[in-house]
Amino acid sequence: MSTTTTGTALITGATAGLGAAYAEELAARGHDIILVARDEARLEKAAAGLAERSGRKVSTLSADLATAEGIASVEERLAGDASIGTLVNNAGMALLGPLSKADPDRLEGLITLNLTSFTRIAAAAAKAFTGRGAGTIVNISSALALNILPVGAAYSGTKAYVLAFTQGLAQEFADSAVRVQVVLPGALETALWNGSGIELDQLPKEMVMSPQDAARAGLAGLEAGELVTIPSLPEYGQWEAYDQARQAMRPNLSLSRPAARYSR
Ligand SMILES: NC(=O)C1=CN([C@@H]2O[C@H](COP(=O)(O)OP(=O)(O)OC[C@H]3O[C@@H](n4cnc5c(N)ncnc54)[C@H](OP(=O)(O)O)[C@@H]3O)[C@@H](O)[C@H]2O)C=CC1
Ligand SMILES: CC(=O)[C@H](N)C(=O)O
Repeated sequence: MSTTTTGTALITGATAGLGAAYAEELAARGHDIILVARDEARLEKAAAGLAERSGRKVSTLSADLATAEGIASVEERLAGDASIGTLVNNAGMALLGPLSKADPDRLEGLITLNLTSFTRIAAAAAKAFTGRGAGTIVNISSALALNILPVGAAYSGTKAYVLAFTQGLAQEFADSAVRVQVVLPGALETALWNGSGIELDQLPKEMVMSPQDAARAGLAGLEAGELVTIPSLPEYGQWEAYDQARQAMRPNLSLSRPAARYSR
């Protein structure tokens, strides 16, 4: 199976961290690239460097995905640029710490970027790729979708949404040439931690992966046909057992009577 469908890959949050690593890897695999981020000077520098290293066409789209205007500009690009065959829906932020101490405006910012922007951009790609008959959507979740911690209620909630969202989307596209994948990296060596509430150097080194290794693992999982890729998990069967346990509950999750333990 090829890594993705052919064509241009649009990557959000693409000038640093995991998004930049995906841009590098996809360009090396022969894709033209559209880098999306806010800082125009950094975008231009990243595009020039990537174009020179890869020989691919690399263009930029400056957009703040925490704003309606920024989200709309990416939606319009996905709808209007028929060369785009891959979306890496990556931009996101972290906010860690007790919810009782969280700044409500920062919480709303987390929800806007990790949920509203994420969902609208995925929906725009789903519509465009359905119209074009093919495409690949890679959604970036986090290991914290599964590893739920006292300091991460809201962040884990957003990333669990990305996981459930992609599992639903996979069913929607089961009989089509549109592919979806969700990637759950553990801690990565990126700037996302700055100001998140936890500093990267507080974590043991053996817990932290480079964004380059995570992007390569994500693409290897895509090539292997995985819907859910967990870059650091040695035994994939553990994920499968977890998901099978969820599915085994399905016949009893909606019945006309309460379970016996709730009946007097
Ligand atoms: N780092 C980690 O430990 C882990 C990260 N993840 C997930 O991976 C994804 C990428 O994370 P990571 O690479 O660490 O993040 P980074 O903070 O390193 O990503 C920064 C990139 O995102 C862009 N960006 C940030 N905010 C916005 C915005 N509002 N609109 C558009 N672009 C934006 C930045 O450019 P600019 O500032 O110019 O906009 C830059 O290109 C996220 O979804 C994150 O939740 C998952 C598991 C672990
Ligand atoms: C903020 C984090 O804890 C980390 N980025 C992750 O998603 O695992």
